[in-house]
Amino acid sequence: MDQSQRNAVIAYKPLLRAAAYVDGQWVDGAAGRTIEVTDPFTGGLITTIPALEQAQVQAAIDAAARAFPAWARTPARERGKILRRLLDLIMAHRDDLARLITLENGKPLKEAYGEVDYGAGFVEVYAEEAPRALGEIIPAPVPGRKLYAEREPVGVSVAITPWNFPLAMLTRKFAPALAAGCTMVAKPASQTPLAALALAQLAEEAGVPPGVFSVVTGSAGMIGDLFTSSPIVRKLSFTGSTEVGVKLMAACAPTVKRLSMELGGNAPMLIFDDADLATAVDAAMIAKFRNCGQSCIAANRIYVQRGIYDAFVESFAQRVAAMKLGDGLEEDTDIGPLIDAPAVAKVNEHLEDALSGGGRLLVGGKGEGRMQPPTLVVDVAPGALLTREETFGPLAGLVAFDAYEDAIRLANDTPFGLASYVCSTSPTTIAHAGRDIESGMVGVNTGLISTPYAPFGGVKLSGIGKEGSSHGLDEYLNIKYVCHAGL
Ligand SMILES: NC(=O)C1=CN([C@@H]2O[C@H](COP(=O)(O)OP(=O)(O)OC[C@H]3O[C@@H](n4cnc5c(N)ncnc54)[C@H](OP(=O)(O)O)[C@@H]3O)[C@@H](O)[C@H]2O)C=CC1
Ligand SMILES: O=C(O)[C@H](O)CS(=O)(=O)O
Repeated sequence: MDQSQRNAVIAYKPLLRAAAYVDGQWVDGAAGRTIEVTDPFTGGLITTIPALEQAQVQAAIDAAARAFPAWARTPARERGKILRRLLDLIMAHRDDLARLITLENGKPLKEAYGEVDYGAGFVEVYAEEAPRALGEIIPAPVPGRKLYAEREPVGVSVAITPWNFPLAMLTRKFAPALAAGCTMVAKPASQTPLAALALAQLAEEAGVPPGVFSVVTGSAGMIGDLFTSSPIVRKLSFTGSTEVGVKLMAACAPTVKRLSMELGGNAPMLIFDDADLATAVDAAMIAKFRNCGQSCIAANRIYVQRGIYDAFVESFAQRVAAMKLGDGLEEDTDIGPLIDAPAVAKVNEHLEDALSGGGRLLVGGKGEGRMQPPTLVVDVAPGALLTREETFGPLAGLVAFDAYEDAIRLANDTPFGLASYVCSTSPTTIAHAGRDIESGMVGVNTGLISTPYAPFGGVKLSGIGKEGSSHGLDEYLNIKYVCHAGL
């Protein structure tokens, strides 16, 4: 589409709010400071958002504390009904939310629609889970006593979210927090705040009371310091790099906060000789290129057993070459711009390293600006940079392996353990690999494992805690044991 057509598509943005949301009010920065939000495809300005001052962020935390008692005492079914109303509002605004996500993140519109549905799924799950924070009656060990355990909301929570799924990574925290009876102050990534601010507007419309949910924007360091040091904040949930996650964990230690950490990954994909070729290619395409490869569960390294290697290379190369790089707003775009030029530079670094180590470039190549073509390198050396660090882009590197034991050794040779993928038709291979691979999640004969109905999360340096499913509610609940004697 030409610029005028593109401008017409993005002109209608009813949910675009160029303000932060604090204690039920839309506010500017007290000192008038702002942050630019740009369109990764054109580099042009979409809007500016406030850079809040410290006192404004503190006001959001204080408002969350004031709102907590009444929100915690709100019947869980009522909290669930409010989340259900929010779900209906999200789906009623599906088109506008998807356009906002593509505009600020760059991902193809069809993936942005997928993210809206995925993000809405967390609101649906926790609308249902809200009244299921059940307790227990414990048989008393001695006469005259009644023992019971009940699950209570942790209190004031904060969330810090990344740019790669600007809506879903927030609803994955916001929905269980509010369902459990917690209040929440969220800080979205500065590059992609608009979906979070749109969520705040819809939450307000759905009846979430002032102070229960605020969205603050501004200096990550200042906001992070306030979030981690405040004794009022009892829970911090973070999705982002392990480097930042470790800093946040350490900063939370003095106030002993509850923590949920969804951090970096380095997912291996193991394709065995007995895999169904079409299934393996489909799985690799999704696991590698979903979200333009900007996902912590992306197949960061693809290990292919020698018996199927040549057939897989031929079929996979055809599929990669058929992908379209372009404007995320174009319906037939498969790979949009990456979030920024440094992201492309990182992909180029991994590409050059793979080639210098003996890899062969079959599709794509070096990217420029924010545009990185879908790229395939084969015969990559086992120790290449792309097998050790998150590429976070549309670069697929294939490494050949011989025996099952070699595949498991290579897969586990990383300090990370978020997701992994196994393609095989052997029940024994699948069972053994599912047991032997050190990761929080395993995809078998699929590259798409993300769903709000299952526990998402990693081990080792990939984090702690689970998001999604009933397990995600426990992250925002404490268990209180009551021993009632003299009966
Ligand atoms: N697990 C995941 O889903 C994701 C992992 N990543 C990993 O992180 C790498 C870099 O991406 P990036 O977005 O920079 O990830 P970061 O971890 O740097 O940022 C994620 C979030 O943390 C905030 N943040 C950054 N530094 C601090 C701090 N000191 N205190 C409080 N909050 C902070 C950011 O705010 P701000 O935007 O204002 O800087 C953003 O909201 C990627 O290459 C990838 O490896 C990235 C995104 C998602
Ligand atoms: O599918 C998801 O939930 C995303 O991949 C999450 S993340 O790990 O990329 O942030």
